[in-house]
Amino acid sequence: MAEVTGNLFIVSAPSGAGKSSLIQALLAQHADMQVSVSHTTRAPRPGEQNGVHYHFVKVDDFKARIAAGEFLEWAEVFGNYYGTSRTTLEHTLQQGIDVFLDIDWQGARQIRQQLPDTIGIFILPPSLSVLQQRLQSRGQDSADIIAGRMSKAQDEMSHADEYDYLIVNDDFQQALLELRSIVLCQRNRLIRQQQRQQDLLDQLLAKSTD
Ligand SMILES: Nc1nc2c(ncn2[C@@H]2O[C@H](COP(=O)(O)OP(=O)(O)O)[C@@H](O)[C@H]2O)c(=O)[nH]1
Ligand SMILES: Nc1ncnc2c1ncn2[C@@H]1O[C@H](COP(=O)(O)OP(=O)(O)O)[C@@H](O)[C@H]1O
Repeated sequence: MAEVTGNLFIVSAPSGAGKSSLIQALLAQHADMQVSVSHTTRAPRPGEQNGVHYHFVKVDDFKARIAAGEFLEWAEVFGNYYGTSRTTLEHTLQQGIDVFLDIDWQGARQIRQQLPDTIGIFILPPSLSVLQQRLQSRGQDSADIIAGRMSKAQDEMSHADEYDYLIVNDDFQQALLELRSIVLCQRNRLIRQQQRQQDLLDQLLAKSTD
């Protein structure tokens, strides 16, 4: 049987809609999937660990990595830089591991241009007031930072139609079920597609050596 590469899933949402919680809950059920750890110039929140939640770097370091072509995509979000390491991602996908990118719409566009088979999932909050409550109850950002994120929420949501799937994260377990269904269906479909292509290639090669 042919080796298959991992599938790439992009998950975007306005800050506080629940994308990180949903991805972590899904990964807790599927040890064979991973989330890509981005580089960022944002300061760590209490409890965030370098190399686990993000690779926290200084602005000069981030800019040097851009110049070196290290990022498959990068963007400025809420006044900080965020980027996805090209080699780490490629290496993980080559091992057949499915990977989630928790990135914004700007990064999603850059990835789609380079890897058109990527599956895009957009998470919506049930309302803006619920979004604000979630940012407040997360208890990790100051009032100023929450206001900044709320002011960008509608802009992020205006790009929801660029994604393949939309999930409204109202009831968490329901949203998790929807995310899991999408991911497992896409995974099976792409595995079958890759296997068909490889089988076809094997047949052609066998004929050419007859
Ligand atoms: N383009 C891009 N966006 C990223 C990356 N990593 C995180 N982001 C996005 O940056 C935004 C802010 O992330 P973060 O500071 O962790 O705040 P949170 O979304 O409120 O938890 C979110 O929309 C993330 O999806 C990345 O590597 N590239
Ligand atoms: N369906 C939900 N109902 C209630 N609270 C939720 C739900 N989904 C996420 N949360 C909470 O909302 C806050 C923001 O979620 P988080 O995953 O950090 O969002 P994001 O990664 O999109 O910024 C967290 O405190 C999380 O526990």
